[in-house]
Amino acid sequence: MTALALESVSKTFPSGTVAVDALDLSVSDGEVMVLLGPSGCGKSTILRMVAGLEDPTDGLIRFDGEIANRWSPRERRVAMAFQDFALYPHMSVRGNLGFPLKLARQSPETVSERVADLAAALGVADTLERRPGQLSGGQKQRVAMGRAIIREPRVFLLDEPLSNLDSALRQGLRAEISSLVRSIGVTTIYVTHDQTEALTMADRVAILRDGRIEQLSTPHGAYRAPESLFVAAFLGTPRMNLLWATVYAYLDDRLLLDLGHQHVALPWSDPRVRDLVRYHGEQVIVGLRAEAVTPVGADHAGALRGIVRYAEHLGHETIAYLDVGGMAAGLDELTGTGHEAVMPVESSLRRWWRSRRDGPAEQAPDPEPVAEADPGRHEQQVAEFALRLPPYAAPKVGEIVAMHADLSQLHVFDRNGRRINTRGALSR
Ligand SMILES: Nc1ncnc2c1ncn2[C@@H]1O[C@H](COP(=O)(O)OP(=O)(O)OP(=O)(O)O)[C@@H](O)[C@H]1O
Repeated sequence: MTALALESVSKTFPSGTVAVDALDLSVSDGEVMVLLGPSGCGKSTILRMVAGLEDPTDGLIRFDGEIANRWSPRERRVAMAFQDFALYPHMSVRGNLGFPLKLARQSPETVSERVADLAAALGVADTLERRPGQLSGGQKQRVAMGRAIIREPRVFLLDEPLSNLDSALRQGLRAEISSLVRSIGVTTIYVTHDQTEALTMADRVAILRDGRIEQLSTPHGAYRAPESLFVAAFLGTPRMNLLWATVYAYLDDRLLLDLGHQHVALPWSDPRVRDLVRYHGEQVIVGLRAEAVTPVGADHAGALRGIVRYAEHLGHETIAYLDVGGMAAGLDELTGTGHEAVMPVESSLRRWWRSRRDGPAEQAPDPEPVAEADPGRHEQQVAEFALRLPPYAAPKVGEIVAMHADLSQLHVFDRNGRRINTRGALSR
């Protein structure tokens, strides 16, 4: 059953900023919905409109099917918790937890019983007589969450609750919040710009950009089949390798995605080819996550090759960044409004790559100097292609590495950043 629905909800501030733009979102009873997106994409504004702290300029907000636009925050029965999780410093944990019930004029017996139950569920039963100043950061957070939910809200709203904590505490509390809201079955909207929180906590995640939903799906669905370049680039560490490619369809043979100096070939039997063939001769963007590529021997047929530029040792793995002679396709190059993305411009590094690969004798003449750049047109960068290696692998700078790409994990986007390969191995 739908607990909360936003129907074509917009919010334009008097300054003219469109914070939320015709948003449709419904959250099921007991569901944990995560709103994920970069700063300024409208996450907090959505939460504030649900809470009744901000009026939508347009659209409907429904609780359990009933239009709630005119309901006061109190009538909506939502609980909201923010980053700072402020507690009353002069009150004990018991006082803090019980305060909302006292305000609601519950009997002392009910207050005492509910506080004891909730404190046990939160693992703070032995701190009930302490003041907030005598609690650890994690305990404070749990008490503040408890205070927010003790009145059994219809919807629990959390706005970046972990952003002020160190990473160890964040990890622990992430799991705790997740299990707590599920064990009490409260419908939850959780706002974050942290993709790990979103991927680990959400039943469904709404990925937002400029007040609109780019993708609404399970975390797995968004990671595995991003519908846009924005989602592809936003989810995953290291960031998905995204490169410009030209499509060449050889009708009797196969489809090539030409990266500039090497290509990826899809057999004609691959169902994605049917979507890609109409882009023959055009530029698209291909995406391969680091985990879709594995190092292989130099003579491996069809291997991609890259020159090691640098490596990052992360303890549990090493990420090597390679120059594969392709041009990086990033979000900077996309306006998102239907304009064409800028075309690649040859860089000195790319020339260097070519000379490494072809040898000086075959080196092409330097390209014509690029005319003065158009406004808004930026020189494209040679792609840094991320490859996962075992811990403390020591690839040498300048070494050529051969890689096998698992093409079932290949993503293709058009110049406006929309996914092209909607069928085939990656469709859900
Ligand atoms: N009261 C306001 N008046 C004018 N503009 C506002 C107001 N509140 C928010 N905005 C603007 O609306 C847009 C969305 O803001 P919002 O706070 O919802 O984003 P957010 O995704 O929560 O960002 P963050 O992660 O940084 O908190 C931003 O451009 C912001 O500057």
